[in-house]
Amino acid sequence: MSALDPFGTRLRRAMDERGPLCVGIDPHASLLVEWGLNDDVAGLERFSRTVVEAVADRVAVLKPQSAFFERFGSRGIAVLEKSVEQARAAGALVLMDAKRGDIGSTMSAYAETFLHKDSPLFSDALTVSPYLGYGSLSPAVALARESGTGLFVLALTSNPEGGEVQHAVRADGRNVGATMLAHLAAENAGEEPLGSFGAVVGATLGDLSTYDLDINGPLLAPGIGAQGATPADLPRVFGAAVRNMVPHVSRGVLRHGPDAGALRSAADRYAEEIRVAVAAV
Ligand SMILES: O=C(O)c1cc(=O)[nH]c(=O)n1[C@@H]1O[C@H](COP(=O)(O)O)[C@@H](O)[C@H]1O
Repeated sequence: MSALDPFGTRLRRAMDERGPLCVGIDPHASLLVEWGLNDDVAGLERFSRTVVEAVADRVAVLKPQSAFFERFGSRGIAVLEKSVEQARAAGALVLMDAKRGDIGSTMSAYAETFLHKDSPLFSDALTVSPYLGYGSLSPAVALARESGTGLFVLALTSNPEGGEVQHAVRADGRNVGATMLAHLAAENAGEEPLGSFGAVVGATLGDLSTYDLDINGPLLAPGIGAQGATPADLPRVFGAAVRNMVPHVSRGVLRHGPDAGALRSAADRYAEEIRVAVAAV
């Protein structure tokens, strides 16, 4: 169905060429106002276009947060479609942050929405929630394999409430988050240079040495900036797995807008701080 190389291969290449930083496109109403824009579709369009034009040619991944576009209904979705197209055209991989998760047959429709090459919202990867059971994601796994796209599965999220579910201990003594990591390691087994099935692992979580983060797939690390984690925290959180980490920042960069040069500089500063922090590992 697709001439695309597998997502893991494309991501490794992009990270090698551009560094691993993922910048978020999160058009919060408050940011629109701070940027001197109206909280309407025109403001949304301007915000999103500015971020894409400022950084899509230099970061490995752009991650639009779908909720902030869905808020405006069909016209917001149209802006999202355009943003995805512009970002991909500028050479960034697009990770659609829609955190979908449903029973298998409905999951299949979500997968078609974001991972089928003929969909208007076709993206390089999608965030998904495994909390209807990891197996419920299998239609998305299958379509991702077919279309050369990837998934990022919520394993150990950056928010403090996540532990209630993710740290729950199962009958076999393993906790739920660790179980998700194990599923992903199995999905990525034997893939080179990197599997296409990633985990979301918050940069805010402190020492994770009790977890096996060696899933042979990417680890999306949100929580840097507005949620309090810093680039200097990353080696302690990720250890040797830092090589496969995709550090993510939204508001920490976006608050520097609307000036495109200031957005670029903020992204470059994060990229450099991350490079220095992980070089020692
Ligand atoms: O999947 C995500 O992207 C995600 C997972 C997670 O555990 N924590 C988390 O903050 N995110 C997303 O990452 C972004 C973080 O934004 P900032 O806190 O502004 O950098 C938001 O779009 C969140 O929805």
